[in-house]
Amino acid sequence: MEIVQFILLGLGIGAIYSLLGQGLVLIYRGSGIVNFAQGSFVMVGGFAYYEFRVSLDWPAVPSVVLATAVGVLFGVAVQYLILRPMRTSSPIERVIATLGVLLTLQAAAVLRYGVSSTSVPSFLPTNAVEPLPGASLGVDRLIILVIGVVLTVALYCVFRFTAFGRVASAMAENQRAVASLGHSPDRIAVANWALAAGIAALAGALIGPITYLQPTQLTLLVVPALAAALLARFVSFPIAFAGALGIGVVQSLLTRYVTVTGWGDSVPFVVIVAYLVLRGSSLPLRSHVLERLPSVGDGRIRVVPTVVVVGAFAFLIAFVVPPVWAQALTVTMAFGILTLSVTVVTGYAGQLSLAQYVLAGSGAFAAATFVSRAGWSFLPALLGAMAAAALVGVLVALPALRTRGINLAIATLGMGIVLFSLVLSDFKFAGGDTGIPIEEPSILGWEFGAILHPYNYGLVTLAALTLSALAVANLRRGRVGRRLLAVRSNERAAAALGVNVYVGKLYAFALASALAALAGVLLAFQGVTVLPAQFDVLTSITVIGVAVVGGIGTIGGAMLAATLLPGGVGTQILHGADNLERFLPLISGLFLLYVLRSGRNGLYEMNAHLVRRIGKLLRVPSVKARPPKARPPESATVEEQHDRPPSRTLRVSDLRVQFGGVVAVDDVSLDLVPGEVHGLIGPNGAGKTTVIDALTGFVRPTRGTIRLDDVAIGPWSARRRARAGLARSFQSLELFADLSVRENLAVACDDGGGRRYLSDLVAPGRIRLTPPALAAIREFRLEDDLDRKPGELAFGKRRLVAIARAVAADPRVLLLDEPAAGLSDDEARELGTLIRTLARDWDMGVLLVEHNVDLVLSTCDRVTVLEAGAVLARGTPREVARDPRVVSAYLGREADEADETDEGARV
Ligand SMILES: Nc1ncnc2c1ncn2[C@@H]1O[C@H](COP(=O)(O)OP(=O)(O)OP(=O)(O)O)[C@@H](O)[C@H]1O
Repeated sequence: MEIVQFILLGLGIGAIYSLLGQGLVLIYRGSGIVNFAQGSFVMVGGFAYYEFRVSLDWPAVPSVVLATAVGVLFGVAVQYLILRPMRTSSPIERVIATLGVLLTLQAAAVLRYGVSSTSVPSFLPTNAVEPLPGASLGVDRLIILVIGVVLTVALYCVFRFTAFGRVASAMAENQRAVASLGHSPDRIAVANWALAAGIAALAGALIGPITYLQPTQLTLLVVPALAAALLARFVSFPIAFAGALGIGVVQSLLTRYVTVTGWGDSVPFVVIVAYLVLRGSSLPLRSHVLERLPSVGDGRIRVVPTVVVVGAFAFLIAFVVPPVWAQALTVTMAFGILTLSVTVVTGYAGQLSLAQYVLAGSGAFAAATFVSRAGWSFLPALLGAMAAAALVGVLVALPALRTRGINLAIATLGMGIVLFSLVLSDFKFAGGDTGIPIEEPSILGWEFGAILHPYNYGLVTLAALTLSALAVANLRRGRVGRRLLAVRSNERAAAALGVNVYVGKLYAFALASALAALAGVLLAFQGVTVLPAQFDVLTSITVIGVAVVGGIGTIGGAMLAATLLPGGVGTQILHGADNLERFLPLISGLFLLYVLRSGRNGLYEMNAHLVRRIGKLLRVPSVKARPPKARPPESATVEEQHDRPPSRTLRVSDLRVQFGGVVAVDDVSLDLVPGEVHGLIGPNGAGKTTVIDALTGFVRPTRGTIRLDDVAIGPWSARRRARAGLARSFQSLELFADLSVRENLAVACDDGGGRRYLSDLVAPGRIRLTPPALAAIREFRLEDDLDRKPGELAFGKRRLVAIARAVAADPRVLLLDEPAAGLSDDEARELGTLIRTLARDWDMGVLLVEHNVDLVLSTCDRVTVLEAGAVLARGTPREVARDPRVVSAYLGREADEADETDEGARV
């Protein structure tokens, strides 16, 4: 019977989660946003109830109603004041805005109610019922469970059977379409936010008496609710409800039957990670929406200003500032290393990690263990801790291999919680409330313990920060940085150029974790013991928040962000201003909302002109590293410049690709022979792009063989095929927007050498374009555009860059997907000549997918015509143009016109 008792208890907990989970689904369905602040709305409801019921001593029922109304008001305010102005921001920025709301409300609640628990009298009956003999359940929990059931049924019915529900559901998919049908997306979003926040606030009023009111605990209630909503893919109310109950029950059973602490809290995330890994895909689908990403710095190191600033800080710390300021500067500098870790993983690699501070904590505990229990000296312990944290970082990164964007943010939050609950809360490893005592650190006999030698400790931290910042700047300028930015910008295009997307992501997490560990060690070793509670999950969220405030893609932004973290310079300044330091978290939260609402890239970039002006006033000479030069040799030809490996033939037979019930490609066979251009034409939806996707490893064929010379490459990944000489262009270009044209080409020709992952941190070197890239630059006349970003070029030029990038990879076989779309007739003709040159002079097999029939007929040696996935006709352009089936199905009058031109148009 005991097990039934714990299942019932679990249902009670799960019912609470379900109220939040339904709110998350509601908001997602109504506005396409995953609201991390849903637990904060519970907190608002709980404390509002407390104010009415306890502070004002009002009766229970009006207090609950008013608390719910307060929740509704908050929901409306958040949607109207924060998210509505961010309509055009990327989904990830809007999610960060909800994190901003979470941080702001959390900070305000701590200011008003402190961090200890506040109790409120219950208004629900607290006696227990015994639904089964020997197993009881509190009536209050039973009522919450019933409310959960009623709510689920009601929401399901509203969204399934009413016009409002149908329109609201369409919102998450396509707000513009909803608007074009005469509905107001704003009003629908506000209604959903109001309802979801109202439900959460009601939940707060209901559960306050059961769980007590404690800001952090209520805020983090969102975590299991996110797990439940994720299981429901943020769309199904019944699945979210069942998932929430399931998580509650499993947690309850684990708490009873597993003696190791932390398993209960970890379960939701084990569920999340397993689900994401199973459901995710290793590369995003073609339909994956690319987001506007925060801009990144150029990583140039201005030598003189760097030396002046570091020297000035060293002087200040060693000779000028009093100990409390030395300590504050030290904290900020250590946090600077932590925010630099965010620059690497989120700024450069584009992976939103909500676990950075917990990773810092794991590093601190590893170092403390090495020092105190294994007797290591400081430096080996520090390096060992960084290596250990890098390994943990790789584990945290595992979900990132198969998921991205918001789901990844949820997964990393989960991994942070698992790490905190299972590792940092483990008494044996982390010492519980007393933590691990540590000794004064020293290097080669030179002591720099923060208590006896605060100035020495400050100088060590300054050195660590300087080295970290230089390494991160070097990373940005080197090949690995380009690979990371390519992955962040477009995983499909990166893989098509042979970039190892997996390794890139794992590396970014590993490096960021090692940096986080360095920060964690420097923060923790300031005291005499390392305490687990120091490294909590909420501060991990704060770290991302302030990193966005500073500017997530720049080193200056990371430095500015660090001043806002607790105990550092920001705290010290506010302390001097009438003891206002307790307002720092609130100020940071408000700053975050301001920065996001303004749509800018953080305070550093917003004030970059000030930095420049100060530089000018001080007349600091700026030694700018000149942009790397890579002038193409005037007279070089491909043959003169390098020995090309032998040409290769791609043979495709009986290729079939199916998406569920849709047969996109049906028994297609074709050969791509060196020196020949093979055209692939057909009406929209005929399966042309799917053929390219299948040949390049982006979709798995259901049947058929693909051979490169004699090797069957069917099981190969997209990257391996690219490395073997298969290059492609994309219909929508998919250039790396943050990289210059030169860097776009460099990604294609950078070698895959693994040692670069370490050497780039020290010596990134200059961009060295390979002979094919240089020849492509000359061939496509891109000399004057090399230092421009793709967004600065005219459309036709961008198309050429996309093809040049594929050519720069020195392919044996080139697959071009609608390269002439949007080009003028003259440009298209020029392109045709170029394509023939590539086939003839570079001895490549080229597949040309095009709608421009003139171009195909005048450029290709052979043509295959597809209709509804199957081959309708094949042959020379002349044969195809005369084929009656092709003429009637596809070419129509165009064939006659083409027939007249095809003789002369070929080179
Ligand atoms: N990931 C996918 N899931 C389901 N169906 C898909 C997927 N990708 C493509 N399809 C379907 O496969 C068919 C072929 O699509 P494909 O994009 O290859 O055609 P296409 O000839 O390149 O068209 P267009 O000329 O418009 O680019 C279409 O019916 C399309 O809807």
